[in-house]
Amino acid sequence: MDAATTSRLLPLMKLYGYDRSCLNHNSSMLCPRTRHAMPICCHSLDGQQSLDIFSRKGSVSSFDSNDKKNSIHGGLSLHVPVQRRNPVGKMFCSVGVCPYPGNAIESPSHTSEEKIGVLLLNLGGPETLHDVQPFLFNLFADPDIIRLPRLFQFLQQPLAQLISVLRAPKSKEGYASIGGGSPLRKITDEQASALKMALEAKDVPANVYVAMRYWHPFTEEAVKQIKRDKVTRLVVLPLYPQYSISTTGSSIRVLQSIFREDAYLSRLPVSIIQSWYQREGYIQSMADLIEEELQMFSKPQEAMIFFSAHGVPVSYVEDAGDPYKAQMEECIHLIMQELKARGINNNHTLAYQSRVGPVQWLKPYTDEVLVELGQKGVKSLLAVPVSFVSEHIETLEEIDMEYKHLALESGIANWGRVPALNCTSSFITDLANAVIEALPSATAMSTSNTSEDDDHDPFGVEQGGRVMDGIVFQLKTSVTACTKSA
Ligand SMILES: C=CC1=C(C)c2cc3[nH]c(cc4nc(cc5[nH]c(cc1n2)c(C)c5CCC(=O)O)C(CCC(=O)O)=C4C)c(C)c3C=C
Ligand SMILES: [Fe+2]
Repeated sequence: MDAATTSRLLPLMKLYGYDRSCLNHNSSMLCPRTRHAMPICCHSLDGQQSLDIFSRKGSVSSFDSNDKKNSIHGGLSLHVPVQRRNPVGKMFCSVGVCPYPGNAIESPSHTSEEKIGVLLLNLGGPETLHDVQPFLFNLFADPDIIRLPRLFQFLQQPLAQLISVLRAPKSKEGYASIGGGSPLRKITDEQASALKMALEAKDVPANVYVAMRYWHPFTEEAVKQIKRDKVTRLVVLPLYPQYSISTTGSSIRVLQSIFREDAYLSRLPVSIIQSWYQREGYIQSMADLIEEELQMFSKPQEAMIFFSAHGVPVSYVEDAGDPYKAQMEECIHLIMQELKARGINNNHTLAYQSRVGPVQWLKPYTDEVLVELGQKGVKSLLAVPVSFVSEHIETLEEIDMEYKHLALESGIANWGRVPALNCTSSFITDLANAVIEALPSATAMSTSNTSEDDDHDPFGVEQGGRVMDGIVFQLKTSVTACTKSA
């Protein structure tokens, strides 16, 4: 890196907690944990390079939402995604490996007034059996869950009413068997508190908010609180490691529509972390849980590691380009590589669970594979839920009860299940690192003082491009699943 470039970057680096010692002369950063020299860049979905923070042409003021010249169009280099696989999970390093001093978060327009917010996105679940049918209505009324052709969209709500009423008895039975409601709100609140503490421990004081898509606290409630608290910089962190149109995509679409309508929110600098399954901290935390749970078997090396991911309809992947399947497969690959590096060479497989309705879902289906494995003589199996980071109905009821029963019936004698990450401290620490790494890329939806002028959109979704939202996000959004943790 030449002297001119370095001097242009220094104010920016200082602002985000770097000093010269973070750079070596190859424009790389020395990662303290891994001792690898890493390129300084952030990556989005699938390891696609979305933003090289040090290739910004702007300086500190590029984060100033009132400065049009330095908005994303002028100040950031956005790349058409290039597949940059991260086969060992150790090849990328992000801007967040150096400490981020909270009191240093200043910009010319926000000196020492910076109030950081982190918004956790999650699905939500019914808290009582009484909530089940209205929760299901909200879920099926989501055009990212039941995707109707434009011509038939007027049927969305009546259809949601019908399906929710028909589905409610089965769902209620499931929720009744796990104590009468979903544990999701409680666990997500605990994760929010733990994340707040982890950020504080890294000198990044922040408020952490929870926005559920289909039940309380709804996105609107969280956003109201963010406004009340006068947050000046926001990181949006979906609690789904992998991106799907039906989960992260849906939540971000709602958020975007709320922000669009609001003058304050549309000028709030926002970073969206779209997926983070490649992060080393996450991969290691998953590997830790698997390693620990394998020890419960009398012959640990003989247990099949059975990854079970929540499914999506095949059309999401094949017609709408949902990256979910590809990300899931890469995620499993990374976890298995980490296990191999620890000397764990068990057989493994991936299957998809929780299908609903008559359409084709991603295959192979978990229930079918369990039966086949039993027939093939597999005697020990460790189930690993992998698409979600909290215990919920699909771990507690579907895996622990239905699938366990099926597996035992099919001849699999020894059954184990890896717990969800919940508040595992290495995992929460890694989320805190992800937040810190994302802070510098916060940009506002509108760069003008009038809310009508939204010439830049950090949410990156084209108006009217609903079905392809997930894809448009990938191409346009500047934020980032950074793959390295401090
Ligand atoms: C990555 C996680 C999830 C994906 C992908 C997903 C897609 C998806 N889900 C449905 C239908 C239902 N999901 C339900 C509950 C539910 N789903 C997830 C996660 C993903 N869903 C969670 C975390 C929960 C909440 C669990 C809780 O504890 O409350 C339900 C309700 C439960 C039930 O009746 O089975 C339904 C229905 C579809 C149609 C879909 C993709 C299009
Ligand atoms: Fe679901």
